[in-house]
Amino acid sequence: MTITVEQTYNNHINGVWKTDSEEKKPSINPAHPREVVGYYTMSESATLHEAVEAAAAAKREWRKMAEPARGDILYKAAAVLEARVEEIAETMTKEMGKTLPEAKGETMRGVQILRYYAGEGMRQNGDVIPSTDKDALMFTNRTPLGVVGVITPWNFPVAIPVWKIAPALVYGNTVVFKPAQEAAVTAAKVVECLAEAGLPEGVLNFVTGSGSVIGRGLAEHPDVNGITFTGSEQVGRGIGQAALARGAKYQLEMGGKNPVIVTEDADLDAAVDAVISGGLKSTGQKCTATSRVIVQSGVYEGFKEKLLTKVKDIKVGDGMNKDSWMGPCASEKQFRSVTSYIETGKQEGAALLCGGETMPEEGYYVTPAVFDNVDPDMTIAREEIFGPVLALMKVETLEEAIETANDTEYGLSASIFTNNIQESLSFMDDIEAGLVRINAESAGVELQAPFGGMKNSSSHSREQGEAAKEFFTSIKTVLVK
Ligand SMILES: NC(=O)C1=CN([C@@H]2O[C@H](COP(=O)(O)OP(=O)(O)OC[C@H]3O[C@@H](n4cnc5c(N)ncnc54)[C@H](OP(=O)(O)O)[C@@H]3O)[C@@H](O)[C@H]2O)C=CC1
Ligand SMILES: CCCCCC(=O)O
Repeated sequence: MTITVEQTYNNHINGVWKTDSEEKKPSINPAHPREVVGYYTMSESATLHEAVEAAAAAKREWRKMAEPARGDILYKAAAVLEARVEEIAETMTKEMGKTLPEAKGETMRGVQILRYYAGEGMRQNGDVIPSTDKDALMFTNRTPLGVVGVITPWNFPVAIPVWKIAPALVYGNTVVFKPAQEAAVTAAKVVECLAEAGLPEGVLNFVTGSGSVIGRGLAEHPDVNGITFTGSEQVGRGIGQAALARGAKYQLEMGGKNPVIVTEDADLDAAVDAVISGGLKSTGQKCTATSRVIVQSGVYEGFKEKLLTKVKDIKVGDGMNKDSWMGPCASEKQFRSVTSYIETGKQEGAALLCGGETMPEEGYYVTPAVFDNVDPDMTIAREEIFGPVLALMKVETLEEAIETANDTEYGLSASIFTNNIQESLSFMDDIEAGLVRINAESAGVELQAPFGGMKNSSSHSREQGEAAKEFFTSIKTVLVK
């Protein structure tokens, strides 16, 4: 395997892009599995330790920097990232399959997130609280955690790392960042933008490698004060247990099995468009993606017919091709997982109405699949598939619909389509989800609002917007006499 220097993306530790002798691994294009997008380092534990020590050494000076000055660096990073949107979006599409328009939109979202948190550098971070002692002044002040480990998945390779790293930095933490292997090259380019903006040495460190070595190492490292993770429930639980065992703060955003309820009062065309967008954009690889479609019997057949007509029209292909509406699964591992779930759905008696076809000779493509007659206890109704698979479920009443929607271990996002205000209010009140959407798709969260789930979708903190401050800082209550 001849590795060219320009294709190699190294770790970034203490302000230096490290050239090292550690093993390099190719990141491949899921639309053309013989194409190498770039090579990244399969780092060893010693490298992680070096990165954590650099972050620990930098934390005091970074904490002492004026918060507006920290914000200014994020404004510069936003400008650098914006100047590279086309290049980084293309890298994202080639590395994990998301269509180019989606990749550009996500990269611009990263720019906006950087600007949002840059502005946080000028906003208040405490309150004056009246003391019972008339001669005393009591107020709160926030202080950073110290060194924060950032562990991210492959499905939003710019937005998720940025919505963790930007608040971590502006609130005064130093960072060690470990991206998913399937998105290591895209992640390296995001770090390039932040480094170019002028972060002091050791403030942001970047280490690629396997989750079981680098990710686990971050969760267990005694000098890492906080861990923010987004990924699968299984991995998240392990990280949370490791952090808890040593008293570190942790934040976990995990899986989803997101429902859309379509009532007899729904605009069926709007509901169809939202289910397609929410369930199939990004090849269904969003934690907020629609996977269960719960339809009242009176409109079930009409909705199903409209849905199938549009789903069958979806163009699947290389995300770089402007005619492609949906790209491939992000990796061979994801492709095998999705096709396995489709087989399980058929074996358990659900009716595959369309889709599920593959073109393995070309790439990790799966045509969007729609299952009918799905029972709540079928595997495809209970487990997160993280692919282009929709499960149609029929109910008689709104109460039954909400009960079915809540019948899951997850609670991330949930939508309802109805023009009946009472149904909307009942849904808003009774649905067990962190993201509640009325006449809107289950995906498409906004950066300025709290983001996170209930039940097994989350460790119950919230990311994004002002909510991020709660995780990345600790509150000091100060009394002065
Ligand atoms: N709730 C939310 O906001 C979101 C949730 N997700 C969830 O993420 C999953 C898909 O993303 P995916 O990347 O496959 O998720 P994974 O959980 O497999 O991986 C997420 C990250 O954790 C790392 N990791 C793997 N094993 C360990 C370990 N033992 N200790 C520490 N870190 C580890 C991975 O590294 P490596 O790449 O080396 O394996 C990767 O960087 C889906 O379940 C989806 O629901 C995705 C996006 C958003
Ligand atoms: C981590 C998942 C992000 C979801 C982004 C969206 O729904 O647009």
